[in-house]
Amino acid sequence: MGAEHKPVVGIIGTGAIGGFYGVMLARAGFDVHFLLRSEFSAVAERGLQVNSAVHGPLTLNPAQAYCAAADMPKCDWLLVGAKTTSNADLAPVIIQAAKPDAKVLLLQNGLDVEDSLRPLLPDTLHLLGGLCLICVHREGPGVVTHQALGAVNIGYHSGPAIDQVARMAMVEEGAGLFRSAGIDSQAMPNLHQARWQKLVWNIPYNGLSVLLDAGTSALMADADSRALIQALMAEVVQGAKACGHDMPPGYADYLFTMTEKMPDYWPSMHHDFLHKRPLELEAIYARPLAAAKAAGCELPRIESLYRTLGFIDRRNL
Ligand SMILES: NC(=O)C1=CN([C@@H]2O[C@H](COP(=O)(O)OP(=O)(O)OC[C@H]3O[C@@H](n4cnc5c(N)ncnc54)[C@H](OP(=O)(O)O)[C@@H]3O)[C@@H](O)[C@H]2O)C=CC1
Ligand SMILES: CC(C)(CO)C(=O)C(=O)O
Repeated sequence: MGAEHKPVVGIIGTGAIGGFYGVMLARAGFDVHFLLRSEFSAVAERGLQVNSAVHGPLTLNPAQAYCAAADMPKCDWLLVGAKTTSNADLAPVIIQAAKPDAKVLLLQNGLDVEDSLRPLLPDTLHLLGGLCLICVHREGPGVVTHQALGAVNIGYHSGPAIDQVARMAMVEEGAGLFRSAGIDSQAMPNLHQARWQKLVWNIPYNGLSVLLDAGTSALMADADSRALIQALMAEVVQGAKACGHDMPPGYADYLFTMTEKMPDYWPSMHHDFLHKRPLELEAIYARPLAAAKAAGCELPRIESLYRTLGFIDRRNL
C-alpha cells in the first residue's frame, strides 16, 4: 500500500496503550496524530519513546502531538486509548477529530464500554471495540514501557455497516491496519463475547493487584491468591455462559498458565490506584455483574471484590 492510500489515524488519549500502538503504526508509515493532555509539552518537545522488551527501543521524534482535537486533521481511524471512565466526556473530542464516516475503535477493557458513547456520536460513525492483550505502562511523560505480548482483537459494535458481511469487512480493515504494523490482530465476529473473554483475566488480576498490592509474580507465587484467581476466573466463565457466551474449552487454565510465564506485571488498575485516578470499576465489574444478574446468575465472589474495590476507590480520590 503506498503512503498516499494509508488512512489518517488519530490517537485519542496517548497513554500506555495509545502511545504504544500509535508509535508502532507511525513507524510502519501511517500518518498518526496524537492527542495528549498532561504530557503534551513533553511529547511536543521530545517525541514519544517506547522501551519494548519485544521490539527494542522505539523512538518517534517528532511526534505529531496536539493538546486540542480542533487542531488535529480529520481522521479515518480514531483509536481511543483513554480510560473507560472518561468515555462520555470524550464524545465531543472524537467528533471533532473524525471524518464523517470515520471508524472509532475503543482500545479498552471492560464490558459494553461502547454503550455509553454510542448515543453521543453521529450515526455516520462506525464504533468498534479492541481488546489489547499486552503489558504496557507509562514510565514518565511520553515514555512507555512494553513488557510483553501485543495482540489486538477487534469487533464491531454499531454504525452504518448494517449486516455481518459489512461489519466483518470493517473489522478486517482494522485488523489489517495493525497487522501491517507488525502487530498480531484478529477479527472477532462477536464483540460482546470477545469482551467477556478478556474479562476472564482482568476481573481477577486487576482487582487483586489493587487489593493485595501485588503484581502478577507475587499473585502467582502464593497458594491463597492462586486459589482466589481460579475461583474468580471460574465465576467469569459462569457469568459469560449465563449471558450466552461459552468460553473456549480450557480458556481460564490457558490464561492462568500464560500469566505464570509473563514478567512481573502490574495491571493498569494498579497504576490508576497509585496515581489516584478513578478505577475502571463500572466497565470491568459493575457491567458484567449486572449482565449476569439480568440472566439470572449471581457471581458472589466477583460482587465482593467489586464492593471492596468501590470502597477503596472512593477513599482514594
Ligand atoms: N496498560 C495495559 O497494559 C493495558 C490496558 N488496557 C486498557 O486500555 C485502556 C487504556 O489504558 P492505559 O493505556 O493503561 O491508560 P493510561 O492511563 O496509560 O492512558 C490513558 C491516557 O488517556 C489520556 N486522556 C484521558 N482523558 C483525556 C482527554 N480528555 N484528552 C486527552 N487525553 C486524555 C490520559 O492523559 P493524562 O495523562 O492527562 O491523564 C492518558 O495519557 C484501559 O481501558 C485499560 O484497561 C488493556 C490491556 C492492557
Ligand atoms: C495482561 C493482559 C495481557 C491480560 O490479557 C492484558 O491485556 C491486560 O492487562 O488487560
